Amino acid sequence: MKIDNNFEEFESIGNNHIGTSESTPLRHDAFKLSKEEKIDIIKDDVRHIMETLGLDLTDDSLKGTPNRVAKMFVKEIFGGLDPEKKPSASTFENKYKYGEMLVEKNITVYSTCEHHLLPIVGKAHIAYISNGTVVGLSKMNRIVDYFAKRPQVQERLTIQIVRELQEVLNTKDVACVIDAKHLCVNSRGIRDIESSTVTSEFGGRFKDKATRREFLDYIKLDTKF
Ligand SMILES: Nc1nc2c(ncn2[C@@H]2O[C@H](COP(=O)(O)OP(=O)(O)OP(=O)(O)O)[C@@H](O)[C@H]2O)c(=O)[nH]1
Ligand SMILES: [Zn+2]
Repeated sequence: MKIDNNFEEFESIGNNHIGTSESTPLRHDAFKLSKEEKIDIIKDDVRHIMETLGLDLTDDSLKGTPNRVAKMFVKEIFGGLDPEKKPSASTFENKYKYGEMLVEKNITVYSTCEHHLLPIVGKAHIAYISNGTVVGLSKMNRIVDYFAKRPQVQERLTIQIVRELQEVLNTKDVACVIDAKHLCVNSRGIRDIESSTVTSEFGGRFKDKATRREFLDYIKLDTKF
């Protein structure tokens, strides 16, 4: 059985899947499990990994690790797999008739690479041009955080943020640039500590060269991590 994570609005850009294919039967139907049940199951899985690595689970410092990791997965770093955690973005009428682009820059991104389950750390920069609706500034940071708290690839994260804001603001005129470090590149494998990854999605008027240029000039990618 294949279970998508009920993010049908993102069908065309790839969902965050739970389960993979007909040929990979799931041990659990994730959507029928409570948070506590998930934590119990993951706790056992982490304990098995640690035992297989030869770690002493009676050690004071290690005995709480399976539970800590399980709680961290379910409630923190993968908390964005729970659709109920989706931030409700308060919107307002653009009474001030502000017609220029609004840029929310240097939004901190903490995500997790879905290939290695290692951290992705960086900055997201968002811009939109109001179509009559204005969104609370902090809601943009919250939307970034919600989609970041999943096993991710940076490309999908970038597009999900833009699609969500396009829906909230009822306009195509939304753009997002993310500059982030992948610890799977920086700390293992090729171990290139200097490199970072830049992704972008430009909707509506941000496809125009001048509008895109203005946004990029505001954010001047000198990202400090
Ligand atoms: N496109 C994309 N690739 C990513 C992202 N995060 C990690 N990766 C890459 O996913 C790839 C997985 O490649 P594999 O060859 O299966 O994994 P690996 O053997 O551990 O590869 P190395 O990291 O090169 O050691 C790696 O090249 C990662 O750098 C991402 O957000 N987007
Ligand atoms: Zn990775």
